[in-house]
Amino acid sequence: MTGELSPIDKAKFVAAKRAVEYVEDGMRVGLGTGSTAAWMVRCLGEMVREDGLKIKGVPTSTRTADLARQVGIEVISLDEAKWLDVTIDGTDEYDGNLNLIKGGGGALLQEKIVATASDMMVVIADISKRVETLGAFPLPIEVIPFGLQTTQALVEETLVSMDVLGNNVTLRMNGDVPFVTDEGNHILDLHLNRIGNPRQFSLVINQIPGVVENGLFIDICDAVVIGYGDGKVEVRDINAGTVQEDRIDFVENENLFTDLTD
Ligand SMILES: O=C(CO)[C@H](O)[C@H](O)COP(=O)(O)O
Repeated sequence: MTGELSPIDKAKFVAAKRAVEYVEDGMRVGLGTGSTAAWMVRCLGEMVREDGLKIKGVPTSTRTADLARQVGIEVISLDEAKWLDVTIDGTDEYDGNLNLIKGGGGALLQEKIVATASDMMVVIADISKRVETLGAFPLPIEVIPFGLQTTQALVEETLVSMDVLGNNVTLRMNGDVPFVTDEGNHILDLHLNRIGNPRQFSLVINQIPGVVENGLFIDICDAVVIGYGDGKVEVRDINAGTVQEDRIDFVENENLFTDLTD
């Protein structure tokens, strides 16, 4: 079955497979959203079913909640968990300080709340997500439906006043209608090209009335696990200041691939 996976899917899979090594029996685990995080949920599901791992999962979207239940993970709410041992999630970009842009899948609000409520956030990614400076990926911001156009205009004015390189703001669509998040909000995508001072930028954007949260994750991520299509994984831990290399054996994981491609 491995032959059916593209190199990028293999990279996502090996990152996920290595990252679930952070999860131990009895842990409360934040479950991210997106195609990379879905591999992690499947890997955890296999550990629950095959190895008897006992965990409680807090999903960051209805999509992830559905998948987690489907693969056998017990799902609880964040308020039930109160605090999490680890959250594993994908990203749209990460830089050398492990600051992130997230929200490409529209789940940034729950993702940020869950990651912030965790002792540790582990990001899983393929190397295409690595950037020198954040901002090539459009920065998603979640805005409430009330006064949407007014909020968008305020965001545009703010970008002009901050003198950022790009100031094109688009409303994310789902076909002919605005995309709606799990919280019933909308997403504005900010096409900025480059965010020179992401910490400052995040603070300023969140000051605008109508903006609920933005997709910049500053000082939240502790480690990134980077997967490659040949099975190599690299683990960069920002706190320990270490980079470890590892390898995931595809043959050993053939059952999981069969599950995943069914
Ligand atoms: O932030 C996210 C969802 O809101 C995702 O983690 C991000 O978009 C990466 O997704 P993928 O793993 O599919 O590339």
